[in-house]
Amino acid sequence: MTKILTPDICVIGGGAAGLSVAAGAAAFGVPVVLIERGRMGGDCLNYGCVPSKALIAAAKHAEAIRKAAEFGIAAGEPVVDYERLQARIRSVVDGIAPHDSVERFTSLGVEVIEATARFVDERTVSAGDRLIRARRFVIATGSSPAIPPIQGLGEVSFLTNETLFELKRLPGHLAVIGAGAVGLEMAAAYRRLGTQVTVVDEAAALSRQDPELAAIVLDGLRAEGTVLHERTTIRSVERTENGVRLLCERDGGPFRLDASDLLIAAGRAPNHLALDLDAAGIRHDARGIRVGADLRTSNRRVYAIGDAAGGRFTHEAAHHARLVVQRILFRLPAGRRRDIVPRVIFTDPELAEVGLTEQQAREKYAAAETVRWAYSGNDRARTDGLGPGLVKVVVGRRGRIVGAGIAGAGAGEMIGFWSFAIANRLTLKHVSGFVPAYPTLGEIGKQAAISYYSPMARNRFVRLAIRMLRGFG
Ligand SMILES: Cc1cc2nc3c(=O)[nH]c(=O)nc-3n(C[C@H](O)[C@H](O)[C@H](O)COP(=O)(O)OP(=O)(O)OC[C@H]3O[C@@H](n4cnc5c(N)ncnc54)[C@H](O)[C@@H]3O)c2cc1C
Ligand SMILES: NC(=O)c1ccc[n+]([C@@H]2O[C@H](COP(=O)([O-])OP(=O)(O)OC[C@H]3O[C@@H](n4cnc5c(N)ncnc54)[C@H](O)[C@@H]3O)[C@@H](O)[C@H]2O)c1
Repeated sequence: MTKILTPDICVIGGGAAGLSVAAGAAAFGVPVVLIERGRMGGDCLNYGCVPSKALIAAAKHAEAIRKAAEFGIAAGEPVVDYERLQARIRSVVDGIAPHDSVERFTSLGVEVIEATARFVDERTVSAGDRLIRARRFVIATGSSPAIPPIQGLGEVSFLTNETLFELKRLPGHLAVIGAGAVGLEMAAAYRRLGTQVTVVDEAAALSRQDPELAAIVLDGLRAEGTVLHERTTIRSVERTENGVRLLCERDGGPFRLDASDLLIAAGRAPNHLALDLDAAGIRHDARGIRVGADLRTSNRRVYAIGDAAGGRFTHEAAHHARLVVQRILFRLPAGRRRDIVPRVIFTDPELAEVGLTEQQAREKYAAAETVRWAYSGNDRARTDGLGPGLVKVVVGRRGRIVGAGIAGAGAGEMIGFWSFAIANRLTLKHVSGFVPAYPTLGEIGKQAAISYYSPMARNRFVRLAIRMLRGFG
């Protein structure tokens, strides 16, 4: 018999976004029902951030062994035990899984339903043998790998982020479709593990990122042997005896690419088709569910957050979740802020950005300026042999920080500082006055900030003022 539940909040999707809402609301004693059709933890834990970063960590060790001789440590070519490497990735995921589990959420007071949810009408959701009539609904159904319409793709076997981490052997030659975040992170990691890697993109690689910073990352990947075919159309794909063949075209010239394995990393498609959104009057399109700045959908009882609402990152999902909890529980005004959400690609060198890029700032503010400082001017980058890197800080009027971008080691760790600066409307004056420890990469940001004020040291009025002040003894 169908059971009817009437919680305050019904969350659909137990990934980063949905779990954050459920845990946040339950902490205040609010009745919450959470519906998840697959694995608790969603993409980030099971098929995304966590396994990919564990793979990247393994690859980093392989590269460190290769580079050890530069530091006077004798070592040879690393030997990859792929089975153990995969076992470690699984154990990292398993180690985090209890935090996202049905058991933990049940202990927090959340009623978890393991089923597929769909709207029945404007205020009712069906899941398994339950009907849920909640005061508010939060859709957090995430996204899945988008499969491009390439001829022949249906006839070959290919990997996506959902299957890559189950691969039982190290690929001999991995072809990757898509030079975005997933494609380049995985390309770089497999290359370091000894796989031959070729990436094909119909556009420029990292086309959304600042070109000057992207060039540093792409040069680094090429230097390690990843082959990149940019602005290349894949006409068709076919199976071969040893794997797969891509028939490509660039500048009107056709070429063939033979590989043992194929990874599709061509963007994401939101998961909202199973929800029957029309039954609830919720507007949506191919890019996802349409929401306002307050993350509310066209149905006033329903919010959409995370990848389902155009988000791209786990921390962005958490940011959405916090706003929605504030809105539903305390009726506080909520407005998502894209300008403070860092965008990091964990290649090596890493690429991290927040706020406006140099070009976006120029289009927006007549007074936009960019200050930059290279890693080569930083002592820690030299002691640690960190290779090329660059910090760029974009400022508006009176030195107000409106964006920052970093290409180089530790970029992902350092970008949080600039997100904080933008969130708190700080200027370069604030940054030039803070004291980073020596020797750390954090000094690079301070140096960039000081360089903004260095023309002042040559200003004749400033020099005159110094001479006058000297007169006071
Ligand atoms: C390979 C890879 C690496 C990544 N690395 C990073 C990274 O390093 N840092 C970062 O910030 N981001 C990273 N991301 C992005 C990040 O994974 C996503 O932004 C994040 O997972 C979005 O969380 P979400 O809760 O919106 O969606 P999801 O994690 O996709 O969760 C949605 C959940 O909803 C469930 N669901 C869907 N439909 C229904 C339904 N009808 N009924 C019930 N349940 C349903 C799904 O089963 C799923 O569990 C990466 C992504 C990929 C693919
Ligand atoms: N470190 C992180 O935070 C991280 C890591 C991985 C993924 N993610 C997120 O996951 C999402 C998915 O990443 P992604 O790399 O799949 O998407 P993406 O949008 O970053 O890149 C997709 C790339 O595929 C290319 N492409 C699309 N169709 C193609 C075709 N037919 N032929 C050739 N190239 C084609 C596009 O031009 C683009 O460069 C993103 O939102 C990303 O932000 C984040």
